[in-house]
Amino acid sequence: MRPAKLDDAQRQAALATLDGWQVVPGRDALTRQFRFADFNAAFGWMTQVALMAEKLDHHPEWFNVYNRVDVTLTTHDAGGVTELDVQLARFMSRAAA
Ligand SMILES: C[C@H](O)[C@H](O)[C@H]1CNC2=NC(N)=NC(=O)C2=N1
Repeated sequence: MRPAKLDDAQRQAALATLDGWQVVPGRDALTRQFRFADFNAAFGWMTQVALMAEKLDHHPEWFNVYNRVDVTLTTHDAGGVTELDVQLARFMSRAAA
């Protein structure tokens, strides 16, 4: 069962509950930049997220340099942001807090 793309109102409502996340300009996707104390902290967090991503069968686009991880979330199968992206974004924020 594939989740449906959120409409504008649903996406805005979801964003209002997510700390630091924004819509990618010109793309139906969510983004946030995470910063950690060092590479070890960043990669530890990425490992936690990777296990959750496998559990959800939903995977981030991300880019890591040292203590920084730039994340983009979208549901490729749906062509836009779905509840799965909101769920993973919430997990990421909580795990980084
Ligand atoms: C076959 C597998 O279930 C799909 O390719 C999953 C895997 N992970 C995924 N991750 C993301 N972000 N979007 C998807 O549409 C997606 N689809």
